Amino acid sequence: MSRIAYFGPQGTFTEQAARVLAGGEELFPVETVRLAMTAVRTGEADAACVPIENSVEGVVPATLDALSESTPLVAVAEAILPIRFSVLTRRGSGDVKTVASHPHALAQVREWLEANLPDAHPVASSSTSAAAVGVLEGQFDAAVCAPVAVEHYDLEVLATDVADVTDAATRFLLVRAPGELPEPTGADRTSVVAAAANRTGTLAELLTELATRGINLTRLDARPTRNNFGEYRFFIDFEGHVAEPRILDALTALRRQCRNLRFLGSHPRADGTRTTIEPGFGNDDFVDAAVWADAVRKGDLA
Ligand SMILES: O=C(O)C(=O)C[C@]1(C(=O)O)C=C[C@@H](O)C=C1
Repeated sequence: MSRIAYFGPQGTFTEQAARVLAGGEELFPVETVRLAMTAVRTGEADAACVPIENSVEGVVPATLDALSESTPLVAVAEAILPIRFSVLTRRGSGDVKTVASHPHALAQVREWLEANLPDAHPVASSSTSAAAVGVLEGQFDAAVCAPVAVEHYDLEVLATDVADVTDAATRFLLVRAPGELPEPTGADRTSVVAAAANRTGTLAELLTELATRGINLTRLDARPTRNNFGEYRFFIDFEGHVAEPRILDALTALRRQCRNLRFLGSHPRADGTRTTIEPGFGNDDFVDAAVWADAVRKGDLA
C-alpha cells in the first residue's frame, strides 16, 4: 500500500481530495503544503496531495513555491472539488469575536462574514482544520471549515453552505517523484516552471513557442525567485501531454529559450475537457512535417 501525505490536519478539503485521488492508500496528514512535498522528497511518502488553485482566490502560493524548490516532483493526477464552508464554534460559546481559517477560505467568505458576523475579527490559520483545532483549544471563537470537519472536531455548527460565490471550486494535485508518466487521454494538462532571464521579451518568447504550436494555456502565474528583487519564475499550465509530438516539440523549444526550465508533469484533467487542436497543429501534422523535413535532408523527395 502507498503512503500519501496530505495537507491537514484531518478534515481539510485536501484530505477529501486525497480520498478521491488515492482513497485506497494509507493517508496521513502533515501541517503544511511544503511538509507534504518534503515527505515525498525524503521518501517518507510515495505521493502528496496539495491544493493548487481556487476559482475565486486563485493560485495557492505555498504550493507553487514548494514545487519549484529542492528536488523535482511531478503531478500525476488532479481532482476538482466544489467548495462550500461550514462555520463551527465551541459548544455553548457566546459572542464570536474572532473567526479563523486558511487565507484562501477567508477570502471566499468575506461578504458572508461582513453580513453575518460583522464584529468578528478574521484570523489566518495554516488550514481550515487547523482553525477548528484552534477553536477547540480556545484560541479563536469560530472556524470556517470544510463541512466534514465537524465529524473530526467536537464543535457546534453555526452555519452551513457558506460561500460568497456559488459554484466555487478548488483544484488539487497528487505529486510524486519523477518516474513513469500517466498515459495520455486526449484531455490532459502539462505544467512547467520557467525562470526566464530578466531581459526584454523573454516571457513573450516563451508564450510564443506555445502559441505557434497551437497550444492553449490553462494557467499562468508568476512568483518571485526570492534571490533578486524583480526576478520571477513563471508557472505555465497548458493543454496536452508530453507524449504528444507537438507538446514535446514545444517543451524542447522552451528548454532552448530557457535553461532553467522544470517539467512539473502531464496528467489527465479532472474536468475531462478535451484538448482543442486547430487544423495544422495536430500530432499527425507534426509527425508528417518531421518525416518530410527528414526526407529533404536526405535528398529523398522523389
Ligand atoms: O484548508 C483546507 O481545508 C485546504 O484544503 C486548503 C484550501 C486552499 O488552499 O485553498 C483548499 C480549499 C479551499 O479553497 C480552502 C482552503
